Amino acid sequence: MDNMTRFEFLVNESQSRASWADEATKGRCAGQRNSVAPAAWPPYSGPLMITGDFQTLTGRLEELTRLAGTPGRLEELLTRALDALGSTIPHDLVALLELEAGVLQVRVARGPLADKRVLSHRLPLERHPTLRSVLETRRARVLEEHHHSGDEGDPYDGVLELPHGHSCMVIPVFAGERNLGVITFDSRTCGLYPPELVSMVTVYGQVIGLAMVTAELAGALDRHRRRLQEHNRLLEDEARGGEDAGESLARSHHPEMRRVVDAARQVAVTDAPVLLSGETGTGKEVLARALHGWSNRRDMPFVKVNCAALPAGLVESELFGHVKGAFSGAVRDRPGRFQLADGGTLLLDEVGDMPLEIQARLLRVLQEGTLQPVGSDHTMRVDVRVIAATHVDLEKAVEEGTFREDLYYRLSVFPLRLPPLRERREDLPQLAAHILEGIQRRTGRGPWHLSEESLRRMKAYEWPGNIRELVNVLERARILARGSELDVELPRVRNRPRAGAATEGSVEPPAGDKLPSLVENERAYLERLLAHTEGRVYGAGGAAELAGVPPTTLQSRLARLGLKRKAR
Ligand SMILES: Nc1ncnc2c1ncn2[C@@H]1O[C@H](COP(=O)(O)OP(=O)(O)OP(=O)(O)O)[C@@H](O)[C@H]1O
Repeated sequence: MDNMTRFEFLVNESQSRASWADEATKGRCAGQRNSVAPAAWPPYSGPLMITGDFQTLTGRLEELTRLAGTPGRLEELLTRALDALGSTIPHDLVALLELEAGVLQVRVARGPLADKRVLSHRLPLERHPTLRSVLETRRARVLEEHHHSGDEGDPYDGVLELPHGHSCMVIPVFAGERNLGVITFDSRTCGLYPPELVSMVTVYGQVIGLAMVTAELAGALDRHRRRLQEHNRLLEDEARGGEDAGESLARSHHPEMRRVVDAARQVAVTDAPVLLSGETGTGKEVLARALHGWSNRRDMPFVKVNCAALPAGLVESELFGHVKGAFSGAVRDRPGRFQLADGGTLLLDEVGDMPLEIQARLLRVLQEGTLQPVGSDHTMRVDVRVIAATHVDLEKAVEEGTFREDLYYRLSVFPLRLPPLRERREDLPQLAAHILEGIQRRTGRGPWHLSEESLRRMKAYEWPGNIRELVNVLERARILARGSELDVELPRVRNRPRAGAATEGSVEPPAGDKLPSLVENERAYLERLLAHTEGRVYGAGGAAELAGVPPTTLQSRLARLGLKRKAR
């Protein structure tokens, strides 16, 4: 080995700071004459002389750099980093303290003095100005006895009894602008860390800082990747759900449903607008997706917009897009749903809730096939097949003046009405089996089947929330199931009145012989529902779940009827 590259830090009596020790109270540093280390300390076997060669130090640095570039668990990485450092620099304790909100907290500790108390040690920077200055100056330094003797004390006071004059070195850990923490080296031997070594180890702190940032970024990337994977899985499920539901639509045993599906298949291959009507949860969106899948546009986008859930001021921009600067907050050009659906299909869900002035613009787009993004002087051509869906009676809305007649005729070129589930009970077994297969695919659990008793109860039930309610009921049953047989529970409050009889949860006609209107019925049902859930709309057992509609739909209906949910 080349002698020029060797170094040697000899720790002898003249260099030692043993004279600082208060022999009467604390004992001296180990390795010195008359050492009186407490009996609890492990036997000390560290060298009094640090010898080595720069090749070894460079090797350590290379090892740390390699670690810094290897994403892995931070704890493991820091442990390996401290071991690599500790194998070069003698110590009784080497610890990495991470800085968080002004407090240094021991994250990893190695060496004979590293015990549980050390691992839970915390040091508020405001009480340790010396440590703070190490971070501020970003230079490693030796802490000498006068640093410990004032109010500040030794960093490990209270958890370790280190002798006066022991060796203590602090290395700042940082990366870029960020101060991440410190590494402390402590040894009960005096004068172990000479200035030459201290100036060399600063760079180790930097490399460990980089390792910490790399691990943090890798962790964030990993979380992001998992979120994306999850999102992808949901999208795939949703897409597959469309195809599968298309299949399940085709398997219906109900004559009216079969007629609807046959007609839908025929119209799918044209570009004619289709108007889907039916109670909430009857599968209008599912049929719209199936229509898209059966059409020649199947490889182009299917885009959905829920007209009831759009904030009033944003409907226009959501549908037709906007240009940069069109309004405050429009920081760049943004395409609307029409542009996103170009070449494909656009589902205008809850079209009956669209504001009148937007209806006029929509009509123009449908007639001319061109649109103008908000704030733009230019018109652009789009090729979009429109499917509209509604659970309200649009003809009545036209009569009441809330829906434009010309738009109604434009949209209802090909109307299809989906029957409610209570009118197609013969489809319950195949629908339930199809939904359960979907849940099995999504969760990797199952298979499940329905008990005889469950099927009997389901066939007797009124299903006010239609297929959405069926999905919720099955989801709940499979969560509670102990084996493969499902026992469904159906809420009593939801049953509809049979002719001439008011059941629990039904809405009784007002006094006199006049029957309540649909709106009166809806209002009474919603008031009762909110009273039942104490105003809670969201979550398990909330009004939206009980009604079998999405919370946003319920919110918009409550707003339309001027009903307020109670503050929680
Ligand atoms: N034929 C079917 N097979 C399996 N699941 C279905 C079927 N039809 C509907 N569903 C499921 O029922 C739920 C409601 O369906 P969808 O959203 O299409 O109803 P909707 O009539 O559009 O409701 P809303 O009027 O509230 O928008 C969804 O979870 C859907 O996957």
